[in-house]
Amino acid sequence: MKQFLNFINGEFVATGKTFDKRTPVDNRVIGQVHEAGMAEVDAAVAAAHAAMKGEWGRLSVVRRTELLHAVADEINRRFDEFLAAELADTGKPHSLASHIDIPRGAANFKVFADIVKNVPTESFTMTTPDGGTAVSYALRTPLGVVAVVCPWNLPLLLMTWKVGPALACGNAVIVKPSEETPATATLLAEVMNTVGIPKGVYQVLHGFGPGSAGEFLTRHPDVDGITFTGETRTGEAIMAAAAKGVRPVSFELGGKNAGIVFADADIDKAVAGITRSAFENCGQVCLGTERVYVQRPIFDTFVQALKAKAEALVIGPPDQPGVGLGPLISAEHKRKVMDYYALAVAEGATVVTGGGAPAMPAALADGHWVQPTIWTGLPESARVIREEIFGPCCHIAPFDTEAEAIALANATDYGLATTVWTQDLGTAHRMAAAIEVGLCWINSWFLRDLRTAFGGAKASGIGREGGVHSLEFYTELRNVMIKL
Ligand SMILES: NC(=O)C1=CN([C@@H]2O[C@H](COP(=O)(O)OP(=O)(O)OC[C@H]3O[C@@H](n4cnc5c(N)ncnc54)[C@H](O)[C@@H]3O)[C@@H](O)[C@H]2O)C=CC1
Ligand SMILES: O=C(O)/C=C/C=C(\O)C(=O)O
Repeated sequence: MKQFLNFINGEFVATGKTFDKRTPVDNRVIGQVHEAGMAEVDAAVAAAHAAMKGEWGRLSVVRRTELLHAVADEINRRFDEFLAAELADTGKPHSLASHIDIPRGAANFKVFADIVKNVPTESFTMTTPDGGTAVSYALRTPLGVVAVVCPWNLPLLLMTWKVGPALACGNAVIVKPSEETPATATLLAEVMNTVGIPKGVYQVLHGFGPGSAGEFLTRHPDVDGITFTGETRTGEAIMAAAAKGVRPVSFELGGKNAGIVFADADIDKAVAGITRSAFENCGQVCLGTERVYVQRPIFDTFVQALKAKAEALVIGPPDQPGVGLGPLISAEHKRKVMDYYALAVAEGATVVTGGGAPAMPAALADGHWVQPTIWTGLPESARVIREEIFGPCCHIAPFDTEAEAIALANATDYGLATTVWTQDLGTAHRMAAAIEVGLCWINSWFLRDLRTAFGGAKASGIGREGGVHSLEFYTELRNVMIKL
């Protein structure tokens, strides 16, 4: 049986306490995960500080960024192993993980290495009160030991999205992968040793949140900052932990994102786009669209077209040809999504398609499969429209005017992303300015340029990462003033 060990100070470390890792495809146990306790957290934090004071802290930016390029190259060299590990942990389609998760996992190291090497800091010259001159400039120093707490939906991609810039800026990281997806963070530890990243710079602690590695790590007084992607309520708990010692946090949290389709949109492109934004990764993407608003003249046509797309999705395991929809991550998450499917009916929804679990072959019957689901007819007050479900489902409602679409999109506590479909440039610009989100896609969805700011407004997050914005969190900015 595969053993997922912690990685502390350059060594793989077993603990006396393990839990099962099951694959979502058929619920078989595929590994034992070694849960880190307080002793392992203490050891990792001490090793991280030692690394910062040692060789890693003294490394030139050039050498540090060369090492990060080597990490990316080594991930690419072991691409098939990373892919197999991610597929076993998540059950997502091969086509998705091979095009998005693993390539982005590698790219996150190269992009931020290059950004750190090339971004200047500010400098000013001024006249002093005595008529002399002073020059000031900014220095960026690492934040220190950074806890990286990760979710299970895009495990390698979202973890390296934080580890890449954190290491590029000279920090040491301690990663707490989701208990559901321990594999790729552990595999990355092998890569770190192979390319010669000094011990203590990248460490992995497995376990759960409350009462386990997640809580112990984020409460640890010697952790200098915490970066987290996951549920908004977990963000609240981590923020409370970080308050002690006034430690900075960077959060990318949940969403209840609106997709808006105007009557002038290219309907085929809009339907294809919303098919992706509602159902990709079995709806387990925080950027996904669970509320769709369609302008009334094309409402019926759009609903029928999206229904046809949903029903054409092939549900199955990662390596099945043509598969478009994998399982949900866990039995617990399937229960949550199925509860929402039942709630939608109780709240009075019309089920356009789906609403249940598909019949699967006997070998897959214990997997966490659900049908892609579309509802219409709910009032905006329905819980299914207000709460993040994180499954392959959406509600579609009609709207008449641009002002109404804006009001509907903004009537949520969340503010992560939106996708707007229109061929009118004026409409596109006005919507982009009016919708309260961190990310606004026009005639596209999940189209990413890693140099741009990424994050959520309102209850969807704190701060932005991406490009130079990552440097704002992963470094301290020091101003140096020199009187000449
Ligand atoms: N990106 C997103 O927006 C994501 C949203 N979700 C949503 O969250 C729901 C719950 O999924 P979970 O995996 O349980 O998400 P979660 O937010 O509870 O867990 C994410 C990470 O935080 C850790 N964690 C949990 N509680 C913690 C605490 N008190 N202190 C420190 N670390 C803690 C977990 O062990 C995991 O590594 C899902 O059903 C889904 O709706 C889940 C994953 C990603
Ligand atoms: O960084 C990206 O490109 C993707 C981010 C997606 C999430 O944060 C998510 O689904 O949780």
